[in-house]
Amino acid sequence: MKMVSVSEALSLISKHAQDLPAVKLPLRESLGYFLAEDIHAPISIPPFRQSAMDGYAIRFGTAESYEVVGESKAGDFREFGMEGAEAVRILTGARVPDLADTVVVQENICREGSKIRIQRMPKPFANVRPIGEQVKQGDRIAKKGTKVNAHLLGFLAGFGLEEVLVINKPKITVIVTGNELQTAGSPLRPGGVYECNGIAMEATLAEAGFPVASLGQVEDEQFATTKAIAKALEADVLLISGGISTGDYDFVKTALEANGVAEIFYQVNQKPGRPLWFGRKGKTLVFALPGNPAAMAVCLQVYVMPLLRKISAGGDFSFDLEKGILFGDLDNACGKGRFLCASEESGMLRLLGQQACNTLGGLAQANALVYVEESVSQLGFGDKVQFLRINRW
Ligand SMILES: Nc1nc2c(c(=O)[nH]1)N[C@H]1C(S)=C(S)[C@@H](COP(=O)(O)OP(=O)(O)OC[C@H]3O[C@@H](n4cnc5c(N)ncnc54)[C@H](O)[C@@H]3O)O[C@H]1N2
Ligand code: MOO
Repeated sequence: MKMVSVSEALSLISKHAQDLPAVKLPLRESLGYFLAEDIHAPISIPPFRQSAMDGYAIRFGTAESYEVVGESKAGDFREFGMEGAEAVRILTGARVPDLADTVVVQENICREGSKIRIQRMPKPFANVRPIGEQVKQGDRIAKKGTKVNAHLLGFLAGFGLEEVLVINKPKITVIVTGNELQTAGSPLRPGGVYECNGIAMEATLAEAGFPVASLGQVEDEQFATTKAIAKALEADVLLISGGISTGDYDFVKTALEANGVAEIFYQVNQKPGRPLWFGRKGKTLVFALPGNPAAMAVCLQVYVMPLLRKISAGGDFSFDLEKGILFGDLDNACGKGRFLCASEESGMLRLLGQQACNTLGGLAQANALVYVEESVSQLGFGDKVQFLRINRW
């Protein structure tokens, strides 16, 4: 299969980005999920006529002096006759007795024993929130496709909702490959490197609200790689790091083939991240990401994150490019799609000095990736550029 361009790769991925099924979740577990249906108010808010202030509930226009015959505080439910010039002491949030229509704030009365005298008469119905003032029963209170944020979650809780129907999140498995990989805690042996791709992937996904279900490590060995992939294929999305180039010990491609994962594309005309592989077996979408840490991270941002957002949110597959102005210049004689670490401020993009593909150092400092299309060979100071925001959380 021939090498694809960045836009061909995105378009092929988008064709396989089908929404995950809807699932009912306890409201408190729904943070970060997307609603799979509109939600209608099961009750009105407020659900009863409610006092907005501390004061006295009266029947408007009855008198200027009232006899206080009782009290209604938040949570109380008691009716009062409210005959003639009778008032009820009332507190903020309390139910206004059925026969009262107005609440006089306590600052505007003079109380002597059980009597009050109104010094400044409010307007009729003042300080009484009618039933359904904010939301009427049956109103749409949240739209399908909305992301559940903390405030929406709290708003829905105010209606007594216990469960919501949301689009499920993918089960994600990560496998990192390489004999050289070492875990922190022991001195580096000659030829070894500390594992960072799996850790960075897990953190990037967690930041975006996608927990990794399993993170495993495998040696550069055909049988072990095939076995690890076979086990991981029950995930919705499998991410593999390393071993996808053409070296003698790069076994990922053959192990994917041995497992019957159909290749959708291999190799993208881009830098970094050329040896990216994408395929599918049944419901499982597989990305074999290049092992160089910056190549892995760029491919994750550019291809994997849009896919995850689409399948767990409904809506469209989107590559969220923004437009800015280049503060500097760059040469792209190689004719590849380029992703360059940059610092963006007020729409101005400065390319960072650190662009090496074998370290995450550049990405750690950047807040943007400038995207230069294959056909663009040179850009100068003040030219328009496209960029992708990163590290935004
Ligand atoms: N003859 C060719 N050689 C290479 C090509 C090519 O087209 N022809 N492509 C180069 C490009 S571009 C990249 S990117 C790499 C990708 O190779 P692999 O995906 O097979 O990755 P590895 O060889 O396993 O590792 C590359 C590099 O990254 C380090 N690495 C890998 N995994 C991790 C990890 N989890 N944590 C930290 N560091 C990791 C690994 O030690 C290597 O240094 O191939 C080029 N070669
Ligand atoms: O993708 Mo590679 O990172 O260009 O070395």
